[in-house]
Amino acid sequence: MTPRLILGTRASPLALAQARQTAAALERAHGWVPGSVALHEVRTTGDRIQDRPLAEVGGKALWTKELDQFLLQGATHASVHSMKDVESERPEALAIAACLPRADVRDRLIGASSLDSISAGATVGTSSPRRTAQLLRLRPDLQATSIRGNVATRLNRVANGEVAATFLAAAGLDRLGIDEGCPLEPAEFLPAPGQACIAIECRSDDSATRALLDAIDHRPTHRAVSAERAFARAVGGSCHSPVAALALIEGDERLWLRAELLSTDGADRVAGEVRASAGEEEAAAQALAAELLGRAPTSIRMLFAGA
Ligand SMILES: NCc1[nH]cc(CCC(=O)O)c1CC(=O)O
Repeated sequence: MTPRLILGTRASPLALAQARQTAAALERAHGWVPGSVALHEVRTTGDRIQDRPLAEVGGKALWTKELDQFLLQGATHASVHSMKDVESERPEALAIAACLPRADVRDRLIGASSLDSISAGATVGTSSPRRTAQLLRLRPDLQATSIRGNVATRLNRVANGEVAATFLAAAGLDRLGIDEGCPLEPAEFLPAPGQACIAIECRSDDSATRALLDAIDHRPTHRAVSAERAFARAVGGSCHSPVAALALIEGDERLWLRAELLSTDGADRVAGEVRASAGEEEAAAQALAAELLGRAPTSIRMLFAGA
């Protein structure tokens, strides 16, 4: 059967689960028989480099570059991404055409029932500057050590005692059917911009694919993550910059954006929030970014470029 649509995806178990979910949503929305949407597995730089923290590897687009190449060459119609892993600045030639309904936005703590109950001085595995800073802010006695690898690998590192605990996104665990860990509420542990959102990107000039993807776009999710990404763009961080942002659409359709910036060691933190009506989200996100950078100490401001 000639596929109606070819989706580019990374080949990790989580990426494949997300790509299958996207394919099924498209087949359902368009009344296509199962199998009409094909997957094209792509190995990215981020997948290839497993022995170093990615913040150290540097460079942008570690999870997207190779997927973008297939897309721009016309080998695929669209790429399926974890929105969290997509840089906030994207090439003009590409457009985020759809977001699937957002899953559980929280991080889960694996290996302990709460942050307070981790043994004093213990080592927690995470390679995320955000999670490291948020952890050390609340528990400065702990050690953070970098761990890489897919979800199963990270769970194993806790199970075999290499680290006392780690963090994983609830969304990823749920998509893999893994019922582990204790959720951390956003008020205490604000997630990454775009967390728990599956984003589908295509060529900006491919109006046929854009129309097909529009049918599965979940507008409230798209609106929320766009605001989070506008904030991330405006603060101008890199992969070293501890930044968290979460937007929710409230009952009155207004958007509520919370965000925080931290110093690397979590000793300093600036946090704030803003509400915005439809059409005002981007300006509100930029204003919040300017406000937080304006009152951030040097330890934070030096990690961001948007001041
Ligand atoms: N950085 C890897 C990554 N990218 C997206 C998810 C989880 C799924 C999501 O947030 O949509 C994960 C794993 C994790 O942080 O636990």
